[in-house]
Amino acid sequence: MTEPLLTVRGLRVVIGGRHILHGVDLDVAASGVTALLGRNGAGKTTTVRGILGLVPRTGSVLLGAEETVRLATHNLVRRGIGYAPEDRGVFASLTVAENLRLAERAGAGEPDYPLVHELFPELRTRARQAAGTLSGGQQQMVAIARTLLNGNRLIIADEPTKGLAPKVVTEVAQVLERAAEAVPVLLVEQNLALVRRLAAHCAVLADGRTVHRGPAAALLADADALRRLLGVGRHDAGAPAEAQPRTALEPMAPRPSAADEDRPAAAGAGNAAGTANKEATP
Ligand SMILES: Nc1ncnc2c1ncn2[C@@H]1O[C@H](COP(=O)(O)OP(=O)(O)OP(=O)(O)O)[C@@H](O)[C@H]1O
Repeated sequence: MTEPLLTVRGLRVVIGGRHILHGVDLDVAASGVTALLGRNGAGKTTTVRGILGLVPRTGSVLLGAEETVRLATHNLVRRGIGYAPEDRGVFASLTVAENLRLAERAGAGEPDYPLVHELFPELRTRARQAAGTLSGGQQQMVAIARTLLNGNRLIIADEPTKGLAPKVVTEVAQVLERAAEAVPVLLVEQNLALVRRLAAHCAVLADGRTVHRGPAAALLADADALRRLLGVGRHDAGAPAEAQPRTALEPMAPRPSAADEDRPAAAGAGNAAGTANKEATP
């Protein structure tokens, strides 16, 4: 990797006296997609929340050359970190246009609607549609588009394919691919097929520590490492979701679930996570 955009070293998080992260090291490349992997509960979301200042943290988080570990979330947002949270944080009762407008940030210059509409023309044609009636993939498009509006330097997407049907996972992959052409992306993901398609670099967490860093393709080709670090074999990485071990990563498209493609977002999506989103998005 050439000079990373984000350099995390020895990131520690303690919540309620419990040590959640014991020293996470992570380099996010200055272009393309860097994947953050790990089994359930490994500390991926907490790492993202630590980077964003949404939980108390120590260690070092360099954005470019600037140390940011003591900055508050709003200052990190101002420095250009966009966040698409796990639940997407889309306001179901508002239109697509209103959801985007909410993400506009004062002082960030003219919102980059030309970029958003160039990447996602559908958001223009669906501008007046209530976001709650969008498919899961389209809602993810809104969530990512919001991070692109304000000229951000980095997008963090937390498990954008979680709970989506296979067809929608493919749509989201395209969304992320397009977004990463414009801005580097840190992608928290359990779907190894998606990681294979999108990510050049990766880091793997286990029990709140980094246990592997390097090129994504090398990890995905290393059956022993996949088994040891993630609990899946190389063949699992291309296997259908039903074939995957329950405790391991989701290697291919996740099973359709309640959050499936045609299901509207929960009314009042602007609750707890939405609030975090409001703090950290765009
Ligand atoms: N606010 C909190 N209070 C107490 N424990 C927490 C809190 N947030 C996270 N944890 C714990 O920290 C560990 C790491 O959680 P985290 O959500 O970061 O993992 P993850 O790798 O993102 O998992 P998943 O893939 O299941 O989303 C888990 O054991 C979780 O229960």
